Amino acid sequence: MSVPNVIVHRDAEVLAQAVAARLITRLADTQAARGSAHLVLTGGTVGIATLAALAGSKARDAIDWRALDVWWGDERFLPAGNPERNETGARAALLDHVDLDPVRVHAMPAADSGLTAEEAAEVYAAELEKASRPEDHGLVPSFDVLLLGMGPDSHVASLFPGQPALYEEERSVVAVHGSPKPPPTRLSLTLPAIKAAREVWIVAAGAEKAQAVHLALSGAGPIQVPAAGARGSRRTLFLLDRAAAGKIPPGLGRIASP
Ligand SMILES: O=C(O)[C@H](O)[C@@H](O)[C@H](O)[C@H](O)COP(=O)(O)O
Repeated sequence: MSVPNVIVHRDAEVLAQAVAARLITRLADTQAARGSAHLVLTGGTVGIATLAALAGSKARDAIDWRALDVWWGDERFLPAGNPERNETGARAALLDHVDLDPVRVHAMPAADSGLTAEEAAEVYAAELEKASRPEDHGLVPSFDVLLLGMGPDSHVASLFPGQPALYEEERSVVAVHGSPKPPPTRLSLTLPAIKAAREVWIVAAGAEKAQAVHLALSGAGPIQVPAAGARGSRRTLFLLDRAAAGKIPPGLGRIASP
């Protein structure tokens, strides 16, 4: 499990642009090396702002969109097309504006699919397993970049402090009920699935996230501080604006923007 690196940007706008630029470089390099890439998206305002910045970048087509597999780290269990679904936000911000192979866009099942949330979690877990290769040694592909937003309570994906989903050690996807962040029913990758990613990037902006960032970087346990358990196998980045970095120990963050 990788030790986190912290990179601090001036504000939320620069953060979104910088994460988009970082994504372009990372995905293009990965595709140059291996011919394809797996990217996991997150919901939330910072996650979607990053996708919008990527859509607006003149360099975006350095990514071979036809050779990109897009997954989600979590989803609100709502009917297809509902504006609150993470997929809906991602399509509006980016996915509907680039030439992706539709077969390689792996949305989590919607609430009007005829599946219960538990069945939907099983369906998505099966899709992940089908995409994993022998060299991945597990139930999910070795995601090249897994994006995570983070709540003020340090939740990531739909893994909320103290909830049963955090204790899951076998399954890759679970149904979440009683989410403190509406809507109450969600689907989420589990920590084992998140930790299968080569790189985990936690993107957070705003002073309300500063305490969660401090806890996530201070050796706290993942049950009470889920972001503390979100680590990539090769690299973990905390990509923050100055406000969200306001409580990290001095010297830990590298200010990337003047
Ligand atoms: O479905 C969701 O809501 C997200 O996946 C969630 O994990 C989000 O990323 C965080 O709550 C941060 O959201 P903000 O960036 O809007 O604070």
